Amino acid sequence: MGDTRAASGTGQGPGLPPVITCREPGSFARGVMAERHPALIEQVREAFPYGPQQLRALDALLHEIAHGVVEPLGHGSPDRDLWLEWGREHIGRPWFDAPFLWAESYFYRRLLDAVGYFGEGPWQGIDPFAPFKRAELSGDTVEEELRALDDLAVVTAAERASALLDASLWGNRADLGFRGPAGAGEPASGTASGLVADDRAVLWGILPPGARGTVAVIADNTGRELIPDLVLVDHLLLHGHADRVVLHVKPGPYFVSDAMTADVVDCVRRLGQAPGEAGVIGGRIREAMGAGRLDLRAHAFFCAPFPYERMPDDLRAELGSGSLTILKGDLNYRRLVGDRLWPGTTSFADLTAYFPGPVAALRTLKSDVVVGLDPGVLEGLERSGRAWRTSGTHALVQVRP
Ligand SMILES: O=P(O)(O)OC[C@@]1(O)O[C@H](CO)[C@@H](O)[C@@H]1O
Repeated sequence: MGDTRAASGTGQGPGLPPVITCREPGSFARGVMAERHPALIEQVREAFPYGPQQLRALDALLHEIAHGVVEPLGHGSPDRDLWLEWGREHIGRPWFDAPFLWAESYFYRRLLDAVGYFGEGPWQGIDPFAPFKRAELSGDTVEEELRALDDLAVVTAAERASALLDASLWGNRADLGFRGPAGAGEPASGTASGLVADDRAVLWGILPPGARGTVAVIADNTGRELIPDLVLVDHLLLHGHADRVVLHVKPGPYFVSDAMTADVVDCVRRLGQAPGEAGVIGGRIREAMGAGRLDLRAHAFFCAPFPYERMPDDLRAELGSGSLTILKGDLNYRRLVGDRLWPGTTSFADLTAYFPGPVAALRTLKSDVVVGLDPGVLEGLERSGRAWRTSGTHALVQVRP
């Protein structure tokens, strides 16, 4: 294990590549902070008939990001002291100077503060992203994707496993906060399949049929991502790749479309109400939940602004006791390897050696961070001149046994 260990913290360290901030003009991170977040505030503002208090707070947040310094949470916030501690180095300074991971996390926490999600009152517990999630779930694309499951009922278990892994992987592209640049929808270049790394053989080696251990799935987005995740989980249970799956979701709204318990409920219901194979799968998932073979967890750490290297002991023990942890999505990847400008060929195994037990990342590339690439693959991608790191056109399956 090289000195890349302990590298994924938020601080700077000797010999470590820089932590990503929003400071760099033209960078992806800056675009998120300067364009995506303000646009999101506008969308949330439009989606709800908020009162003057919420509208004022949203406008103030908009202004603060562009012109002010990072302010603390309101006095009534239950976790105000916690965030004062976590933001010691960033509160009172420009948003653009903070580490990208911290700033994004805190932005979502502040948005919840602005709309009164945790406050006493009528807006308590109202998910500001629910209208977007609901629209996606009832849309034609989900309908078509559910219908396509009928075709998989007739293929071999191994073919089905691989197709479901792909569906779960590329489902990560459907992120409601993600708006790629023009061209993001074109076929991937640089590699034939769009996969920049593909360790699926290692994954299935850890989880052969009949392996019967516990698999943890750290979920990312709801809707078009969570549905294929649940279908994959059903397959793992049905074919004995696992005899129990723990699905980790967020304890509250986060990064627009991140799944929380209410979203799992909606997705399971959506599956269960569908005709054909999707409905059968939905019924099995419900049964598995009832029998404790599919368990839900919503640990507070999943909304904390830290890399997984800082995960608390209870989570570490839980993940360490299973046969594999599958992490979904871009943010989980950034938290897994550290949100730094790593050279693309840095060893994935070294960076994740701290993780308690075998770990797999299934992620479409939607931010600058990527490691574990073969030098030839990296060279080809760089030569393509495309925004392959951030446009969601490429994906990876990386596994550390
Ligand atoms: O974790 P996900 O859902 O795959 O992706 C989340 C994400 O694409 O959204 C951000 C932009 O808002 C990126 O910085 C981030 O990594």
